[in-house]
Amino acid sequence: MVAMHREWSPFVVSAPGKLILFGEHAVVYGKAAIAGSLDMRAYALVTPRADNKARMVLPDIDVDVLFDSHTLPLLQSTSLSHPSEVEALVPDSINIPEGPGRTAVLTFVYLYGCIFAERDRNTGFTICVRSLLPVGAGLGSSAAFNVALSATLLQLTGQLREEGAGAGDRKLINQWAFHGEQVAHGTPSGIDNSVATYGGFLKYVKGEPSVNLESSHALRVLITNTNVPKSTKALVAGVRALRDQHPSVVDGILDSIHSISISAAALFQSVGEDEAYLERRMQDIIRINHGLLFTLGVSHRSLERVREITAARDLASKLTGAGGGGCALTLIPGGIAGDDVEVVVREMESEGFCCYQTVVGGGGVAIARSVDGRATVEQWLAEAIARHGGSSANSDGDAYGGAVAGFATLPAAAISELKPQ
Ligand SMILES: Nc1ncnc2c1ncn2[C@@H]1O[C@H](COP(=O)(O)OP(=O)(O)O)[C@@H](O)[C@H]1O
Ligand SMILES: C[C@@](O)(CCOP(=O)(O)O)CC(=O)O
Ligand SMILES: [Mg+2]
Repeated sequence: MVAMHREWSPFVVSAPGKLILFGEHAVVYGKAAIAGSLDMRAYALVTPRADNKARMVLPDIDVDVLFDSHTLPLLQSTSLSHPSEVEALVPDSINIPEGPGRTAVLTFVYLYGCIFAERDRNTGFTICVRSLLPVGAGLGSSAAFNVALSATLLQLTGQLREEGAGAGDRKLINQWAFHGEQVAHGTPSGIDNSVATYGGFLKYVKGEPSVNLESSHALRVLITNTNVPKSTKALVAGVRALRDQHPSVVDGILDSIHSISISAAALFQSVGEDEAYLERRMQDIIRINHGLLFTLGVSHRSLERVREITAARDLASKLTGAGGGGCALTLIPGGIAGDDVEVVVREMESEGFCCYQTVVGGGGVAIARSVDGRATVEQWLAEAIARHGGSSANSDGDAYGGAVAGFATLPAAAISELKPQ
């Protein structure tokens, strides 16, 4: 049987995770924060289907759902009072999974319903997302997922004007990804989806459009995940309670954090300065920012351990995100030997932490029909499967089912070869 496909070829959408460099918590009170994109990304392989259905495969979180497009609700701005209420609209035929898959399925239903809306629902497709970002560690895995999903749906409905999701399309992608974040978190600040869309370094103030710092400096950092679970909501509430008790004291700290973000923005934008000088100034403000967050009560003994281990080698660290566990960042100066970084990594691992060496400030969302210099996505995939292994067992019956199975089972090392496409 020859499968009939609509006239489009498979493509890959990718979007980065985020790292808050300065300004967490203060950003909740209208102060500036600085965040940058990570070189760890989420990648969506999107392939046509002949049966006009919509399939979402999320191997990292064990989700594989097949939607009959016509049973998905068609959403308008008035359908719900808030995106987080989407659950009631999920078709009865769909089993909503527990855990992280739950949010992903609800987000899909919401974004599909809004973005396809009255458009041609006969565009059958499979989206398979693989991510190099740890889930729920404060590195913006949800935003990378939401940006990749929004860009995919906008591309499929012909709403993107430029090939590859160019500058003119990013505002729209970002807006839908923000709604996706609302499904999961209710009231996100918007910083994560902005970084995942635009990439680079952003200065972010709540309620204002983010400012791309157009920096030519890429920062090398070591991210240490303490693996201590944290609740952003509880930590934000803790700072609020402290501020209620000591308004002028806490406002003074928040103002200092704001000044740090402004200084950081100036450092990122500086031209002609010696890199070593910039790194030293950056290390100063990293240390000060961490100290201020500590005084707000959002550090944790695991995060203090990261700070001690790195301080013993003259490296500066701070918690990133909400704190109370989660991740810390350490600036890796240009002059440091790789072996010295390895020693630090081993020490962190002996504490039960895990580390990611990464570069901050790379590209935002991208859509590619050819990857890694190959003529087509399928060609890259076939070679990657041959090199790294992976299953092409087609349990779907769709012409691209084997390709999807291959992408779903590739080892992370093969996915990381994709880099920002
Ligand atoms: N690899 C992935 N595949 C599919 N969905 C993902 C993936 N990573 C994250 N998500 C989505 O993001 C949610 C986690 O987001 P969140 O709790 O905000 O953590 P984070 O701090 O990593 O953004 C998951 O429940 C899921 O909906
Ligand atoms: C504490 C805060 O500033 C950042 C929280 O970051 P995360 O949830 O750890 O990624 C809260 C916010 O900006 O909404
Ligand atoms: Mg998130």
